[in-house]
Amino acid sequence: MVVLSHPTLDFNQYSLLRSTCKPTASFAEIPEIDLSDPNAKSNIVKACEEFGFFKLVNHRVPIELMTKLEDESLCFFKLSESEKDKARPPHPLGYGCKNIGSSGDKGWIEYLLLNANPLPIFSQNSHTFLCAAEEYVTAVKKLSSQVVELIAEGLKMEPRNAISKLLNDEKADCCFRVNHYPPCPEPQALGGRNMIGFGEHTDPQIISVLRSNNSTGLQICLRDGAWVSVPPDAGAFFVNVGDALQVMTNGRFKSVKHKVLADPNRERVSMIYFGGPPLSEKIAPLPQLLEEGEESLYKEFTWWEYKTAAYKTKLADHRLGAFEKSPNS
Ligand SMILES: C=C1C[C@]23C[C@@]1(O)CC[C@H]2[C@@]12CC[C@H](O)[C@@](C)(C(=O)O1)[C@H]2[C@@H]3C(=O)O
Ligand SMILES: O=C(O)CCC(=O)C(=O)O
Ligand SMILES: [Fe+2]
Repeated sequence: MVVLSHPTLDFNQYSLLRSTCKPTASFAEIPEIDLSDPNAKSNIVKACEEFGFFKLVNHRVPIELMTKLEDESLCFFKLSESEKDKARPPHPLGYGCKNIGSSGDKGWIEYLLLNANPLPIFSQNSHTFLCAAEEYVTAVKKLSSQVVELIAEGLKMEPRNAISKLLNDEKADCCFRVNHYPPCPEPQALGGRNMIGFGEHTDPQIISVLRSNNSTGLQICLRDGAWVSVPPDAGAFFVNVGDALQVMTNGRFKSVKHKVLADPNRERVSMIYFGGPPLSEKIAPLPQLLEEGEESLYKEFTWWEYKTAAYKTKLADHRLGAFEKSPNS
């Protein structure tokens, strides 16, 4: 097991529950979508409108693909720091530990953040990890495409590949992340509260598809500002609406604020596929979705412009704020 050097940690560094949302955890039901249900498309649209988040079951991605990559990831994270550092190519892609992004965010986490289109090659030793990641990413990419096609159908949009074609473009800017949260042993030092593993944020892309082992920690923020714990389910996927999809639906879907609290007793492993469009793509409300006379709530921008701006922000910042039109403009 990798021990993050906790005796030297300054807990105050870790954006301790610096939450703009109410700190209460409530127990609202997380919407569950059964992909084999004929009503899946309208259920997905409802979940994206109400939560910007849902759990996906009966997705047909074999559990073996997930557990294989989980095992390979744990083998990687068990390597010495110097071995893991070899997978630390230029920022922001590669191995990272405790530092998230480049604006000073910290978390009780180590991770691999990789380009997913295509996956990179970083060393001979990582061969089995990359084979497992390749198989997994191929399956999850297909699933993401299926999900956004159901969204298009549920929104009665033509053509049904209006969103999926962006994710399937050969220049699609998609990334893949494996997060490892070792058990965090000192919650008493925080007055009984858990350490932040990954601080609150929204994902900038169109859609994120997450799978974790059976450890708790993920929380989402509801529209009323209450935080809800998401019960883990290692056989399911969890889907997040990202900022770009919020814009493409002119705010009908909201990107979901979420965070991860480290567990005092169990390690958490999560793998997330972030589906983004090509860098040159204009991010704007889809014309098919605008009602007559309805105007875009957002200024015009490309994914490159948004991503560049987003990567200069801190995790908890409201990144879309700078791209919203002011009420009178
Ligand atoms: C603090 C940051 C980390 C992040 C880039 C950012 O400046 C703001 C967005 C963050 C985020 C959240 C979702 C994904 O995990 C991620 C890879 C992304 O695209 O945006 C991370 C970025 C990161 O870890 O570099
Ligand atoms: O690790 C998790 O469960 C979520 C992480 C996350 O939100 C992210 O990597 O963007
Ligand atoms: Fe996220």
